Amino acid sequence: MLDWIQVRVGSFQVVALVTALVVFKKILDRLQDRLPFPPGPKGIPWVGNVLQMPLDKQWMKFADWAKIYGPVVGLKLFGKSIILLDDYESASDLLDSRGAIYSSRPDMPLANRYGGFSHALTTLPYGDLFHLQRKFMNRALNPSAMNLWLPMIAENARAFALNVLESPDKIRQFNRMYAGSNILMMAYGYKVDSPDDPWILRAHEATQTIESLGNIGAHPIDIFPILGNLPFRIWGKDFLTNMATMKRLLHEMSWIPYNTVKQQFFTGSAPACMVTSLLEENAKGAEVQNETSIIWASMMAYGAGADTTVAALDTFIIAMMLNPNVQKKAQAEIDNLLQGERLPALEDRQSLPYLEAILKEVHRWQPVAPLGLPHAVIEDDEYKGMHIPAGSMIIFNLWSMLHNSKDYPDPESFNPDRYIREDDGKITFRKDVRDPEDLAFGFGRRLCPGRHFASASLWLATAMLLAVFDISLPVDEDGNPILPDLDYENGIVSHPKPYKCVLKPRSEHSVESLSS
Ligand code: HEM
Repeated sequence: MLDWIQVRVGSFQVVALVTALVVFKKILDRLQDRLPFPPGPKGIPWVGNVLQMPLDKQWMKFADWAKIYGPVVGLKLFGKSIILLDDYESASDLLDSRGAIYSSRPDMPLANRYGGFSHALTTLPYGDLFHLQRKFMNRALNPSAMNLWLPMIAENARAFALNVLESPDKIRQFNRMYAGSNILMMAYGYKVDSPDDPWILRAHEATQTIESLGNIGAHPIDIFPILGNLPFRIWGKDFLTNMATMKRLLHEMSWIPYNTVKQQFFTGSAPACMVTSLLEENAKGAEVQNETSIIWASMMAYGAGADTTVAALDTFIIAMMLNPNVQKKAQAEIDNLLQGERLPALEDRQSLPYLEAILKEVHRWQPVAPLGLPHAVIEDDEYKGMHIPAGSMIIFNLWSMLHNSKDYPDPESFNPDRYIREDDGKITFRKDVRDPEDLAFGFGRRLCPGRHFASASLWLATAMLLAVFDISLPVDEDGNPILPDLDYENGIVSHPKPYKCVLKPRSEHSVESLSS
């Protein structure tokens, strides 16, 4: 009897507890529902902010909105939520600290379902495939794995400077060749001998085709996926052609290099590279496990890594033309260390802090990816009294974070000195100025896996250029300097418009060291 009563009381308690929990959860949900969506420009019913979305230099408009509504701005596009993060604090709070729920990517049906991107790491949602490809990337690009690639990058930097010496007016092509050679060698052991290499040209064409499709994620098909069922010709002939070209190029970029290495692997002649080591781990007899992920992880190293490095190096050259004093100070630092006896090597990096400050300023002054890549949040969340709905697209405005005058006074000027203190000629880095490299490569679990590779490639090329050349502005027939256009192109990766520059060897000795 007593037992029965105890069971009854026990069950009653369990039922009461469960009921209380359900009610509590409902109250919490209600409260969360009642939390306001982040403030933002008032849209129109159903359509939301569609008509206010800027088509050009979105980062500028987003920064203007943040000045009005605060660092976390909410937008709606036909009911879809977009959250703009305008300061480092909110980006780091959400994307770093709450990375477990803020590390997905928005669904982009146009690129993923119809454009051939479905296995690309850059667009993969948070999940098993994402983890697998990140693991593949990190294995090839982590700081200690970098030791494998550094001699090759150093050799390519020297070849880059030699090419520029012979044809200085082709520096932009050689820049593309340099960035591409480094990554193709790392990923596939493929050696590039000319700026017209078919692998380089194909990748360049693919990038341009992708950019020509406009803001990825903002096409009507991305907003109403059902529209993808309509015949594609309704979007125009150019769209049709670009989509077909993009799909073809992506397929070629991923399969041709991979198949070349795979064949070499099975005949015992594969070069040491990312794909070879992934094949070593994943080949079981003639079968290759996780083959699609191997193909896409290696391809995305090129897809995401080449164009970004090119843009940063172009910005460096432009900054040096426009700021001769900065250039002279960096050259003096190099000359002081090397005494004209040899060319710079990566071992010198610690000893050249001013060059380091220049690279920080390159990342800040004209950020390569002004809006990074959008993340997506997979659960409802609450931040500083605001409700962030599950599925929201999260855009972090790197341009704005790197151009705010509180952190970086006079943000439009190129000023590496902002990061350093100088005492008796000894340079130390200021701890009170945020390092742009902490932002420029993104956040949390989607942080750029190629950042160490990019950093080494940029350092070696810039040190080499400064050691060997004086970089200056070209002049017109009347002797007036021809200034580069600082109105950068629109795009996920923002490039400067075509520019001209003059590169003159600084001394016979540096030219000799380059050729020897
Ligand atoms: C100056 C050079 C570079 C810059 C400024 C840069 C910047 C970025 C940024 C902002 C992101 C987005 C991060 C996020 O979503 O939070 C990203 C992602 C990525 N980057 Fe880089 N990157 C550079 C070079 C490279 C290189 C050299 C590689 C490869 C060798 C690379 C591979 C990738 C990949 C695969 C992703 C996608 C990661 C993911 O979705 O999980 N990047 N990068």
